[in-house]
Formats: sequence, structure tokens, C-alpha cells
Amino acid sequence: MLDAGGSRRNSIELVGTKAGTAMPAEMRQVLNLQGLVPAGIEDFTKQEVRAFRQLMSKTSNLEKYEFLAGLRCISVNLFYRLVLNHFKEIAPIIYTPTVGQACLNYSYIYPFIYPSKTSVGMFITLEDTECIEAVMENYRNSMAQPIDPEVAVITDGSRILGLGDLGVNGMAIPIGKLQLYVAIAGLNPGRTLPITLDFGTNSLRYQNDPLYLGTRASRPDDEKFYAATDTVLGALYREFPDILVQFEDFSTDHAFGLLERWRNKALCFNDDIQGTGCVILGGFISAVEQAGIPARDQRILFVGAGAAGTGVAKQLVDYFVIDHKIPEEEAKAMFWFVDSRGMVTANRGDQLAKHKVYFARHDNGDTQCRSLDDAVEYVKPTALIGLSTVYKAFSEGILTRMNDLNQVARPIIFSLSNPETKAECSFEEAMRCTDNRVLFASGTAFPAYTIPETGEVKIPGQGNNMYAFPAIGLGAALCKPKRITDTMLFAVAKALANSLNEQERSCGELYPRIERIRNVAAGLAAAFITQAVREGLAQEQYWVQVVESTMPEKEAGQTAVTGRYTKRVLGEVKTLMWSPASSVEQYIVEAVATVNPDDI
Ligand SMILES: NC(=O)C1=CN([C@@H]2O[C@H](COP(=O)(O)OP(=O)(O)OC[C@H]3O[C@@H](n4cnc5c(N)ncnc54)[C@H](O)[C@@H]3O)[C@@H](O)[C@H]2O)C=CC1
Ligand SMILES: CC(=O)C(=O)O
Ligand SMILES: [Mg+2]
Repeated sequence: MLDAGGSRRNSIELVGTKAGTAMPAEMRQVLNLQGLVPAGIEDFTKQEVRAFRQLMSKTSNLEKYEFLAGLRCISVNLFYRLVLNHFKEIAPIIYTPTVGQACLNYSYIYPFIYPSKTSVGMFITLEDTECIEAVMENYRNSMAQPIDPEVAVITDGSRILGLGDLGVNGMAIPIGKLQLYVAIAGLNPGRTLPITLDFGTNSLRYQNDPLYLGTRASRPDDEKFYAATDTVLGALYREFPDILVQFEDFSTDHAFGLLERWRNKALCFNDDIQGTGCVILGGFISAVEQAGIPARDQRILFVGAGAAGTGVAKQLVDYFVIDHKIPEEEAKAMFWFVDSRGMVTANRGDQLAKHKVYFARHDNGDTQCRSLDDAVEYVKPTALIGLSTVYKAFSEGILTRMNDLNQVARPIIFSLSNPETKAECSFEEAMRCTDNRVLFASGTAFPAYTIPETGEVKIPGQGNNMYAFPAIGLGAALCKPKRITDTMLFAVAKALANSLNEQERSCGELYPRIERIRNVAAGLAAAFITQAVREGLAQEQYWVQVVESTMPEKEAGQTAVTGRYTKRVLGEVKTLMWSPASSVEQYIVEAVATVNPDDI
């Protein structure tokens, strides 16, 4: 009985896109399904249409999230088919902003799944770390296919988006990030591993919530935290030696601490510090080019001096140093920070956290700006970058003042906190208050804005690390670098800035349109690989040969790298690239739209 059930299940898995109502008559017979399914035999496309109708019939975004999460448990293929073909509509559901709501409600909406058949990932408690090898073994045994994961996204839920400590409820973030790895970079869903370190939560709200799914205890101290996390990461790298680990949404000190501990000895990066740095640098380069003053005249005020704020600023400093040949001390002096206590200065009177010290101002004399308004008056910024988690921190007064201060150059205003309930301002507000002159990006997508006087429709840029991490992961999965360096990420940021097409540039946009994100990710992954090879860190010999052989005549080696990418899509769909069967061709066309067939 059990055996029969098992083989039947396997058969159904094997048929993939021919499951359910798409199952051919012969197969229905073999599986004894006559009379158990409607007579109509339809193709996958019709299933997609029906699923999309059902999705769109949901009245709230959270319901849409739940529908998609349930669908994914039933049919991975159909889920990704929908995501790929309706990416613009679905990305804001499986990712920001709705994923924020999903996290807040995760213990209420957790799907009814059975981990022996399908698991959503790993939930590792402090107790589990004492038998971590067994946990790894359990995961391996639960996998539908005997293949190693290529990318793990790991969080401890301590700083989920701008929503704070959500404990185990943060799991929706690694899940959502990895769904974008599949949708944007074509990774095999079976090769993605979401992990939540369920070490407790300091949110009493969750500790006291009867339906809370995680450990009801306060978080451990640093010593225990690092020991337990090291145990998990050590086991993970032993079990899956080539895996890329993406650290996500750890509280600030642990975000920096883990990166320092692991960045030089394993393949990993922190998405909030480095991925965000990459993406914001990419958009910032485009903004500086359009602003109308020399780059070295920029005066950049960051609101929020956390992991993301200082991570982004560090990459911007690199840009001024490398591309504009501005000495580091001068480049650093182009930056000011405001945090919850006011402007970050060396003589503010409090002990500055380590990551703020580099940017602390020493030239403020007795001036200590306690509010953002004061800081704007003091700095007279040309660029205002929000990574503060403070909703509407960019008031109409501040936005209008930015416009007044920047009559020669166009003001750069990035409202980057997520989800949109934490965004410093909306696109519409920024446009209205700056006479539509703003160069704008936001972490969560805002709607397009129609300029009332002219009817012109303006599309805001989405400055979200989703433009970087899938490409970093794809590049890492392909060339298997020993580690990820700042210069490799810088190459990705530059490739992002260069990825805008003529139409996007002529409309003054800062990021490529979301519809092209797969194609763009291919180019960014190519830049990542090329730089890894240059630095002698790529371990995949094929890539070393391809990149080196094309370097002299093709500056970035991009075409050849993309060529190999194509080959892998064509030849090794099952082993590396993944896409629902019927859209593989479409994917290839998108991914290699610019490739000369002779190079493939
Ligand atoms: N667009 C994107 O791709 C990304 C956006 N983010 C967003 O950035 C935000 C911050 O993330 P992290 O830096 O990791 O958090 P964090 O907790 O490390 O930093 C938050 C910073 O904001 C400051 N802050 C708090 N209240 C303030 C106030 N009233 N005025 C000025 N500053 C204030 C804090 O002092 C701290 O320096 C989150 O909302 C997150 O979702 C983070 C990563 C990527
Ligand atoms: C986008 C992202 O990683 C964050 O808001 O934390
Ligand atoms: Mg994050």
C-alpha cells in the first residue's frame, strides 16, 4: 500500500507540467485516476490562466500571498510559471511590500504542509545546534531530488525589513528572497535553501501570542549567538561545500559581526550591507550623471546610519575614489549621517557604534544637529538617502527645502526603507514638492506618477537589492569563487548602472525596468564572474578560460560569459538553470537577447 502510494507520488512529480487537469488520458489510466478528475484534458497554459484568475479574485494582498504560498506547496512548476509570466504583478506579493505583512502574520498563515513530503526550509533552534549534523541529514533526506543547494538565505528574524524583531516569523523573507533567485536568476528551486535561526525573540508580543510558531524565549547574549551561528554555518559548509550563504535581516551588530567572521573564509555576503550597497551605487551613478553638477560637488546626507546606510555609503565612497579619483578622505567628507540621536559626529557625547565611526564628522565644531530639519539646513545636501525605517521622515517641508537648495542641480532623493509603511516618502510626494525635478528611487515600488500639467507619466526607480542578489548568486553558482570581494560587488554595481537601455535613459530613469530584470541579471552575473576571474578567485576552470581568452578584445568578457550562460541554459537546464518547462525558450531569448550567436 505504502509502496504503491510512494511510486504514485513519484510518478506525479515526474510528470511535472502534466500534473492535475493537464495529465494525459493514458497516464490517468495508469494511475487509476479515471472518474477522479474532470474529463477535460488541458495544457499547462490553461492551468496558469485559471490560477491567475483565482489569484486576482483575492481581495487583499495578504490573501494573494497565502494563495501563492499554498500553490507553491502543491505545484512548484505552476507557481513559478505564474511568477515568471506575471512578475510585475506578483513580485510585490511574494516580496516587498506584501512579504512584510506575511512576516507579521506568518504564524497565522503558515501553510499546512508536511515536512516529510515538502519542507519550506530549515528552522534551527539553539537546541538543534547541539545535534546540527542530524538536522542537516534530515534536510538532505527531505529533498525531492538528491542535489545540493546552491544558495542559502539565512536570517534570525531580528530585523525584518523595517519591522523590527519578528523572530521565527521572519522566515517569509528567506523564502521570498529565494523565490526571486529562481524567478530572476533561473536557479533551480530545489537548490535554494531558506534558513531561520529560531534563537528566540525579544518581542513580547510574539512571546505571548498563543499561535506564535517559534521559540518563546529572549534572544541569547552575543557569546551564545556567535557560538550557535558558527556551529550552523560550519555544518552547512561541511555538508554543502560550494554553497553561497546570503546573510539577511540580522540586527545591525550581528550583521556586521557575521560578515567579518565569515567573509574571508567562505562564500558569503550580507545582502543588507553589500547587496544594497551594490544596487544603490548602481542607481546613484545614473543619478549623479543626470543631476547637472560635477560628481565631486555632491553633498550626501544619509538618514539612518545602520547596516544598510553605512554599507551603501561605503560603496559610494569607493565610487568617488575609483571612478572620480577623489582621495578617500575627501570622498568621505562628502557624506553626513543622521541617526535616531541626530547628526553623527565624533563629539556628540555618546559612544558611537563601530560601523558609524568611519563616517562621524569631525568638522562640526559645536554644532550638533538633533533633527533632520536642522541637518538639512546645516549640510545643504544635494542628495538625501533614507535608510532609517521612519515613515514619512522626508516631510513636505524637507522635500520642498531640497528643491529650493538644489535649483542648479536636480535633487537626488532616495526613500529606501521597506516596506512602504516605513518609506521616508512616496514618489508622488517627492515629485510634487520638487516641481517634478527629483531623481528618485525607493526600496518598495511606488506607482508611476502622471505630471498633471503635461500628462507625462514618470516611472520611479526601485532601489532594492533584488537587482543585485540574484545576479550575485547566479555568478557565484556558476564560477564558484572562493569568496566575494568588495571589488566583485563594485563590478556588479557598475554593470547595473550600465544596464539601462536608450529608452530608460531618455526617460531619466535610474534603474532598468522590472520587466527586463532577468536579462539584466544575466549581464550582472557576467560582470561578477569576470571580476572573480580577474582576482584569481573563480574556481570553475571553464569560466577562467572563457573570461581570460576574451579579456584582451572584449573589455568585460561579457559576451563570452553570457554565451556560456546560454549554453548552460540550453544544455543543462536540469542541473543548473531552472525555468518552468514551457517557458525555457522564452527565458533563453530574454537572457541572451544581446548575444552574438557566433560567440555561443
Ligand atoms: N532598499 C533596499 O534594498 C533595502 C532597504 N533596507 C531598509 O533600510 C532600513 C534600515 O535597515 P538597516 O540599516 O539594516 O537597519 P538598522 O537598524 O541597522 O538601521 C536603522 C538606522 O536608522 C536610524 N534611525 C532610527 N530612527 C531614526 C530617526 N527618527 N531619524 C533618523 N534615523 C533614525 C537608526 O539609528 C539606525 O542608524 C529598513 O527599513 C530596511 O528595510 C535595508 C536593506 C535593503
Ligand atoms: C530589501 C531588504 O533586504 C530589506 O529591506 O531588508
Ligand atoms: Mg534585507
